[in-house]
Amino acid sequence: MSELLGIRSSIDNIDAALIHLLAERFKFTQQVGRLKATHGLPPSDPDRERRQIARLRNLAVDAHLDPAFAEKWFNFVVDEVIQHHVELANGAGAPGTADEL
Ligand SMILES: O=C(O)C(=O)C[C@]1(C(=O)O)C=C[C@@H](O)C=C1
Repeated sequence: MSELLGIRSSIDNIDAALIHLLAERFKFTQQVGRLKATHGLPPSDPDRERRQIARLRNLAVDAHLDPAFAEKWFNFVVDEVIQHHVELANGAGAPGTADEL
């Protein structure tokens, strides 16, 4: 089944790209978390989340991706980000980062 192997190889590349993109995203959200902690801002920003969800749902429709899945993915990631923000505000490093070492 060389066709299956070829397709899986492309899936492997896409999964690797997604991990790198997520790592980059978390680097930036850590910067946001540090700024929020320094300035005493709340960890979550529901207005920003609402705007981003609307934007991502539109992008998903254009890309023929289920918009409900796009929203679920975003909420999953943002829940983790908010957890990191809370830990930074409490003076702890975020889990799984160099801060923890
Ligand atoms: O933009 C912010 O204020 C963030 O903290 C980042 C982020 C996100 O990961 O997109 C996370 C939490 C907020 O509720 C909104 C957005």
